[in-house]
Amino acid sequence: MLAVTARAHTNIALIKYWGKADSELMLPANSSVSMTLDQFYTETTVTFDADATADSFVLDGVRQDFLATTKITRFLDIVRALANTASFAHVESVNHVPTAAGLASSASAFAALALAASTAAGLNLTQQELTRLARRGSGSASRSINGGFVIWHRGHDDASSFAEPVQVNPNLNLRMLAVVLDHRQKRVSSRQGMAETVATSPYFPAWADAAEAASHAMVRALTGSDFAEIGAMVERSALMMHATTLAANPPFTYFQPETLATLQLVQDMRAKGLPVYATMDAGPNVKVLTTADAVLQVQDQLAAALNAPITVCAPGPDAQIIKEE
Ligand SMILES: O=C(O)C[C@@](O)(CF)CCOP(=O)(O)OP(=O)(O)O
Repeated sequence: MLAVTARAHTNIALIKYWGKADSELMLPANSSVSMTLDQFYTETTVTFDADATADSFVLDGVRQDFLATTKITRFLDIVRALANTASFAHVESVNHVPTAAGLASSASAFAALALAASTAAGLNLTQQELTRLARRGSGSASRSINGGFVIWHRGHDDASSFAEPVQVNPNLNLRMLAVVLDHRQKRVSSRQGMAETVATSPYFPAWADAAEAASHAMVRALTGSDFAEIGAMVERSALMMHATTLAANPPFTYFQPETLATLQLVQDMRAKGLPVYATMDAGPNVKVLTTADAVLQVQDQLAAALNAPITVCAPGPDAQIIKEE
């Protein structure tokens, strides 16, 4: 039995994915652009076993229950169909992603699973095919197959909704700081939050149109040298995404008091001349975009003001196979 281990890094969206056009195929309502992070990743080992009578799933050393394993089985069913095999598999995954920072490990987890499972099943998928497979596990996982900066195309069907790396001016030297807050907020999952927004928020159609245009503007901006233009688009995309939830019915928000306090802190730091912009996902935590030249000063000021450990992330690598045995 071939055991294949893959490592994939998580990513933070610069232009957010928020809302599905098709929840079966996980097709997004808009394109999105992200930065893969070098500090946080998932390692997943998949072993197909002809003698196994069901899939098994161990996460961070703990055997997972039926519900969690079913999510993996649904994903492995896609791989089995592609590989024309009926064998069940043993899946072992370790997340090196602090959930307290509001970093969704589902992106790195399904990207690592897509690469490990397809390889263990004897498939030799292209990068683009891997992004489409990862997308079936979690939309943002499509963006963790490639390192660096990535666009996930909205597309209109399974074949056209793939992710690919985008060219970035190397002199931009972007860095993303993750604020690892101690307490963990009960978070409405991205999947649930975006479903409610799509179904009930009158702001959603405007969001989808604006985010589609912003994704293409971001790809152009990343080839340039205007950090302020990039940062302003990043902060605006996050705030526009969160604005849609305030108009959902019933309204909801991921913001907590410390979210707004941190957002204000970042804007105050910017007003004093630091190159810093904020972004938020489906949780209360704030991530901060800056440049390599300013990162140590920004990290010190954020850590002092927030009294929280800050992780500095540079652009991360492609997902890769790290062991086959
Ligand atoms: O990452 C972004 O673009 C923005 C978000 O993180 C939210 F802020 C969405 C991530 O959604 P995901 O977890 O991929 O949902 P799934 O497709 O239902 O699994």
